[in-house]
Amino acid sequence: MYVIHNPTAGRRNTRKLWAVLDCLLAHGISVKIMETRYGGHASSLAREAAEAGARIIIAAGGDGTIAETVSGMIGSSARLGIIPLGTANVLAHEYGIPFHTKDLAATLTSPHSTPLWPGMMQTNHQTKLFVQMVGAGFDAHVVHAINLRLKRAVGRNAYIIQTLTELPKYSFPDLTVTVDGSTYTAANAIISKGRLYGGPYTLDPTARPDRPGFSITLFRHGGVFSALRAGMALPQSRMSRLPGVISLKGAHVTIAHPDGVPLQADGDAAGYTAVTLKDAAQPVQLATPAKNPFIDSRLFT
Ligand SMILES: Nc1ncnc2c1ncn2[C@@H]1O[C@H](COP(=O)(O)OP(=O)(O)OP(=O)(O)O)[C@@H](O)[C@H]1O
Repeated sequence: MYVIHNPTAGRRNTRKLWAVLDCLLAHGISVKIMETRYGGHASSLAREAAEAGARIIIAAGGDGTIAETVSGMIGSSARLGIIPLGTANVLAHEYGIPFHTKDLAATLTSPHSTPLWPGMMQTNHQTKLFVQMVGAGFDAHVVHAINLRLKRAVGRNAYIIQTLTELPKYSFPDLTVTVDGSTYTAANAIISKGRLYGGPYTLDPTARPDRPGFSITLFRHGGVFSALRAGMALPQSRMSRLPGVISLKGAHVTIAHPDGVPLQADGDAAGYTAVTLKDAAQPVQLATPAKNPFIDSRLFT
């Protein structure tokens, strides 16, 4: 079992990592740990592990580490496992990955898996795989501006503090969004693989991260009031039901603005528009618990 660990993820707390690894070692499972040394390193480590014939490659970190790991192993026969050590851990919530040590270790060794079908984003400067979502507009502006020391100190609450700091400064430019050839205008766009956003909060209950295609949420109204209203609706999973919010499905999305508006992918800064989004060529298989709320959900029957 290969474990790719991002030591900078979340609050840099390695207690959970060692507890899970101890559990695996106690069951006679051999583990090779590889630490990332810079952003993007997880991709080359995952590629090396896949080429060495790894059957399971574990991403120990947050959603950014998972995306980089998937990017390096996609197309190989290795399965993906997750040890959620990030700040928001949206993908772990999405797939019902347990956070409790013993259940998590059992999931990593279980024979069950669920497909995870990533998306690809392309800007003028990079092509990048994402596992959960890409945001364009104010949410990405907050991610670009986030104070990393604050994030380490107070976790997800840093996003609330940074949102309130940035709100008066942001001008909410109109983005031009095309979804499978139809054009829309929006102040903020979230192109999502999964149902969840910002942690365990539902954005679109009908999204299917195990299949190709995107769930697209467009916020037509900008401004301080609309942004605050969306922020307050998020913990109640009501964001997509707000006035001026539209939900679409699509396979090919472009987002543009003449001046370049911030982008975020899986909660990390990811450059500026223009961007084109499409499906990755194939899925990876993610180790999931036997009783998986994702596949057992009434929403997916
Ligand atoms: N050694 C390193 N030094 C600096 N940055 C790193 C290092 N290793 C990985 N990274 C970068 O850290 C970024 C953030 O990691 P990750 O998303 O896993 O954690 P997080 O932001 O705390 O969690 P979440 O996305 O769940 O909120 C990744 O995009 C990755 O490129």
